[in-house]
Amino acid sequence: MKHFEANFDGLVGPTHNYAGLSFGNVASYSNAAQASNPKSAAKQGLKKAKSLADLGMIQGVLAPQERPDLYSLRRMGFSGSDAEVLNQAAKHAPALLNACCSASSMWTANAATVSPSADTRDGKVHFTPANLVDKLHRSIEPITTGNILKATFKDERFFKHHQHLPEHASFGDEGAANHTRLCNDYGHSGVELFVYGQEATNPNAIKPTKFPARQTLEASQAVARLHQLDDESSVFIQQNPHVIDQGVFHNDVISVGNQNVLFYHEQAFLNTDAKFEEIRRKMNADVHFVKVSTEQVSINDAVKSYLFNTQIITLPNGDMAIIAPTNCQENPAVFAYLNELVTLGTPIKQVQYYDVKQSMQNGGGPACLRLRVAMSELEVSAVNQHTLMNDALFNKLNVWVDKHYRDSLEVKDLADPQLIIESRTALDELTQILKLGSVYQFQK
Ligand SMILES: NCCC[C@H](NC(=O)CCC(=O)O)C(=O)O
Repeated sequence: MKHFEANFDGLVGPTHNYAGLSFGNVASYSNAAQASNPKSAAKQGLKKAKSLADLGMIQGVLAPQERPDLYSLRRMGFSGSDAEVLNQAAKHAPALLNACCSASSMWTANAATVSPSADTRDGKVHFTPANLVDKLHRSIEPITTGNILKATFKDERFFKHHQHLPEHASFGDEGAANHTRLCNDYGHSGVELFVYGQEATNPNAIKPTKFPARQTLEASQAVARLHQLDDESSVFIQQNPHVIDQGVFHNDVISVGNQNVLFYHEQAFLNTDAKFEEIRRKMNADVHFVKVSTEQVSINDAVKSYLFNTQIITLPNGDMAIIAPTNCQENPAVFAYLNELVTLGTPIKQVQYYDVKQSMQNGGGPACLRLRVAMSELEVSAVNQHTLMNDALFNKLNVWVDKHYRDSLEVKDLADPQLIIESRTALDELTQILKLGSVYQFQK
């Protein structure tokens, strides 16, 4: 049977905005309070997703979340009508209002960790939504994320959904952004590489000093247990705390893997040699470790351009391609490196550039925008087919965006009671387009 790696991109929600919510994420902080363009953000994302479908890849979409999140605001003590809740929050606690309005669920690399059936003891595809406890605005995502994943991967014969990990800093979990699967073929059992930023229960363990390490070893280990992975198919490696302190808030800002390739910056990890040896032994096969040195690309250039937040995909002809943001073309050192990379004799043979600047300004590149799910042909046929990208869905979603999205949004607009009405109308229509059923609280 044929096996594929599908990409499920997060649709950008109608409240896409720049509120500077993510301490440790350089782009989020430096673009705080700029006006965003939700319509163009959504269209940039759709274009990337459609282009991958056109390349012959299996491409899906995941619905965004309902924002403003009035339920969270009510839990925080704001009351009255929806308009009153927004108004009171804007007046007395604007930071809480902003946290409840982010479209951050668009970065589906943080939606969940996924283990394909070839790796798991029960032969099912396992999903654990990320609890995202490190950031208030993201910690309100996991329940709806779970609903959307269940509506997209519904068939219990093939898909197993877990509850997100306990909501405590010891279990900080950011999902697939800190997880890469290496394998020879998508259908063969592989090695799942879990990258953590700190060991929460060991006070003597090394960790960053300036910015938070969002992923803990304890969380990664818990996910591996839930997903029924054997020791022989998992490796835990610590991210270098010095790069976290330079703005590498997730591993997917400094390394990315696909099949038997791990593309990484030489400063990405701690204890690199021993851990790579462990990967080689557990893979029992050749692995291409494609290293980028600091001399070739500095950490600063990697963070600015998102060289490693690229998608490495295997095209139907077997060649690998890098899907990069146009920011990589605009950075001379990174562009020179990528031009050279395709001549080096690694499996990576081409680079394609996409403009996802609306997302980049919040620190989310092409890889942040997608959740990978490796599946067999049979498993693909069990996915909710209405979420899979093709000409018809692309056209429908573009029309839907044109109808409901604004082309400019500022932080001061978040208290506009009209925005929640627009957002709910759009999402209600979306659940019909994608045939998701009732996944949002306002629909229950
Ligand atoms: N994988 C990329 C995630 C980017 C995301 N940015 C944000 O949430 C920024 C939101 C804002 O600042 O408005 C984050 O840091 O988790």
